[in-house]
This record gives sequence, structure tokens and C-alpha cells, in this order.
Amino acid sequence: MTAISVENLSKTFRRKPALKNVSLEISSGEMVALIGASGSGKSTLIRHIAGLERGDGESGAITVGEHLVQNSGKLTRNAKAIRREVGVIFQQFNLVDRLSVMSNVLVGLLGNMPSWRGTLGLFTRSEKLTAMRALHRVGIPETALQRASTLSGGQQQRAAIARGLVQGASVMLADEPIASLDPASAKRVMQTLSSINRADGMTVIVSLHQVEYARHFCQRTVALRDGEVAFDGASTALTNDFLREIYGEASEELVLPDAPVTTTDEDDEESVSLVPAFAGA
Ligand SMILES: Nc1ncnc2c1ncn2[C@@H]1O[C@H](COP(=O)(O)OP(=O)(O)OP(=O)(O)O)[C@@H](O)[C@H]1O
Repeated sequence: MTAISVENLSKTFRRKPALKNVSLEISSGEMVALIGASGSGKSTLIRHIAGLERGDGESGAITVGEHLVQNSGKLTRNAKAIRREVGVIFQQFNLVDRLSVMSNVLVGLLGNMPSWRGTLGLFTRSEKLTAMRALHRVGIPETALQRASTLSGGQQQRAAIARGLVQGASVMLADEPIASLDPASAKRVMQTLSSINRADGMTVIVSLHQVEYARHFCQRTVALRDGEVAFDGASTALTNDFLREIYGEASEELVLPDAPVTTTDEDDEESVSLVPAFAGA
């Protein structure tokens, strides 16, 4: 079953094309990496799929699950249903700093309950238990009562993933979720995404700068270059030589220096062996 479909999407910002005729079909349950040098269009594509941005008129249709998100530059009226279906994680500013982690996770329920109850913050015991279970799933239950502002960057990303779980999202869009994290935290966030993909069947698109993570955590990679799909296929095909072929000098942005690709044991997350930079993670 198709989880996300993008057809001929183009987007121009002030006469400068950011996406050019992008087409993409992602099946339910896939975890797909979106890679590309800075400015290649990764965030723009994710924002369009989430319904946060409209494509150029006369171009582009995007469907998430059964919902048409937008067509020919117009967002559809399904916004509420789509927001329920899609969890979005950004590089930063995912949480409301002054609220507890638990309250931030409970925000995921707001689309599924009467607005008066949400406004008053009246959550049932069972809803709080659901949030607690989600925090367990992402490995940070002990932070539930802390203010979100006290969490590390990696913990904040995992709390945002927990919010997506509580929301009941079937699709998780993660826009450079590990860009500002140290290698150990980055690895944990990627493992968490991988786990919700495999155990919960969540379809995941994760945009990444460093291709190592794509190779280790995602079977499929879509590589953007100047707003166009330059590659769409098995992540294992993305050798450093091939990246150089696609991106030329810009490939240096995507490849960790001296990063050998080691085989991974996908069934044992803790045994995932990455590059030397991850040693001790
Ligand atoms: N709101 C905007 N207004 C004007 N130009 C924009 C806007 N958003 C993106 N762009 C331009 O669109 C192009 C693609 O940007 P985008 O942020 O999608 O790239 P990216 O691959 O996510 O880059 P990065 O890895 O640096 O985040 C860039 O040229 C960028 O300057």
C-alpha cells in the first residue's frame, strides 16, 4: 500500500526553483533516507508532504495514506485528518520549553479530542499512561516530569518521536533530526526511528546530511540535487565514488572522512556497528 505519493512537484521561491518535478512513491512501512547537499531541497520537500507549504500552481499532487494533501498548488481541506496522520520532527524547536516532557507528548493527542479538554489540559489517566508508554518506547521515561528545556538535544528528538507515537501517526517525517547532535545521541535517535519503523510499522522519511546514517538505517535512499531526484534506490548503492559522481565536490558534505561501511545486524540495534566516530556511543 502506498503511504506517500508525490507527483511532479515543483516549487519556486522568488523565481529560484527549489524543487523541480519531483515524483516519489513510498510504500507503507518503508524507512527512507532523504539526502542531499545544503540547499538541495530536502526540507522543502518534507514541508510540502506535511502540508506546510504549497507547490507551484499547475504542478504537483501529494497524497498521504488516503488523503490528498495538495494538488496544483492548493492545499486540500483535509488538513486536520492529515495532521493526525503525519508526525513531524524538525532539527530544533520541537517542544514547548516551559512545559513538562509529558505535556509535550500529550500534545500529540490534541487532534483526537474535543478542543475544550485540550485547552484546559484535562487529560485522562489512560491518556497519561499512553504518553508514559510512548516515553518508555523511546527510552526516556525518567524525564516525564522534567521541563522540556532541561532535556539534551537527543532526548528532545526522542520526546518528539514519542509525541508522534501518541498521536497515532502512520507517517513520521523527520527533517534533519540529528544534524545538531553528537554522534552517540544521533545514533540513538536513528535507532529510535528505526525501532518505531520496524516494531510499529510507521513509515519514516528522514532527511540527513551524512550518508553513513542512511546506509546503516535505511534500505532506500532518495538523493536530491538542486531540487531534482538524482538517485532513488538501495542505500547500499551509495558508495563514496557514486556520491562523488552525483554531487562532485559537494559530496564531501555528505561523507564522513575515512568512514568505512561495516555490515550491520539489523535485528540487534545495540550491535549496530558504525564508523569509528561512533565508538563508545
Ligand atoms: N522560505 C523560503 N524562501 C526563500 N527561499 C527558500 C525558502 N525555503 C527554502 N528556500 C530555498 O530553497 C532551496 C532549498 O532549500 P531547503 O531548505 O529545502 O534545502 P535543504 O536541502 O533542506 O538544505 P539544508 O540541508 O541546508 O537544510 C534553497 O535554495 C533555499 O535557499
